[in-house]
Amino acid sequence: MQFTKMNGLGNDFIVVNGEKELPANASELAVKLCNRFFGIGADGLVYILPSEKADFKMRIINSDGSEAEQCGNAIRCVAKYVYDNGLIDRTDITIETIGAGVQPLQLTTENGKAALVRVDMGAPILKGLDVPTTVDANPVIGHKVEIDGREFAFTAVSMGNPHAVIYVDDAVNFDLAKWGPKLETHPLFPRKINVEFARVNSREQVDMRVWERGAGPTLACGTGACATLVSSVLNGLTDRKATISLAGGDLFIEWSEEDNHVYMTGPAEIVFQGLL
Ligand SMILES: N[C@H](CCC[C@H](N)C(=O)O)C(=O)O
Repeated sequence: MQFTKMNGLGNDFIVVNGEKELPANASELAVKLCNRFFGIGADGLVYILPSEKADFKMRIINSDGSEAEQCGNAIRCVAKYVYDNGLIDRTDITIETIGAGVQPLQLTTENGKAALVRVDMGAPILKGLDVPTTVDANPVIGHKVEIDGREFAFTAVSMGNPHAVIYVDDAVNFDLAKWGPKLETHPLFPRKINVEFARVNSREQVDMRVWERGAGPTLACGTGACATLVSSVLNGLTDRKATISLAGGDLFIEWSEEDNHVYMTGPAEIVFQGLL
């Protein structure tokens, strides 16, 4: 099996093209191949598949074997993969995901290779029960939850996959390992949840660190950056366009007033190709 190792701001993936549909053993394969000591090492395993509605379809399996509905950094990697490998000769393409349907993307190129990718991530889902959470509110803003004596207030946003955004004084040094897993698996979240810890520095810039559902601490999370921007607008903390600064680098996120869609712009990188 040929694979390509890629990343979006250090959120890294094993990308596989050529299957007609998701292999039955995709979950076990993801656990094995994503292992950073006994496998290739990655946050997820990504399949590029045929689509009847878009140019391509993407399915993403987290390193714990769970399938996610959507993945912002991975969809930029898929767009770069198909362009750089000549599977498409346009810079305007569409990729279908389970969580957000057909997503238009625009590539900018450097020396004939895709450099930046701007993705229409669709409209955020804000109804608490649809994120899903067990909180029957629309939207869920600043909902309190106590864990081991510490109180957190989260805002819930789905980009096709679920997110809880929590504002803290120091996001950069936040103890993800201590609090991430307990929030990820809290009973408030029926399908578990990605947790973003954010510090708003201005109306145009937010520091964010993420504990991802099914993958743990990653260097970046595209859908998490989108959820953080949406949450920050809902909480009156930022404008509708802002830079979300993650451990692996910056993503530029816009929440359009015209179409209510969230647009994410960021890089994607091919590191190496391999054979299994
Ligand atoms: N762990 C996430 C999927 C990957 C999302 C993230 N890597 C991104 O870039 O959006 C989930 O289970 O919802």
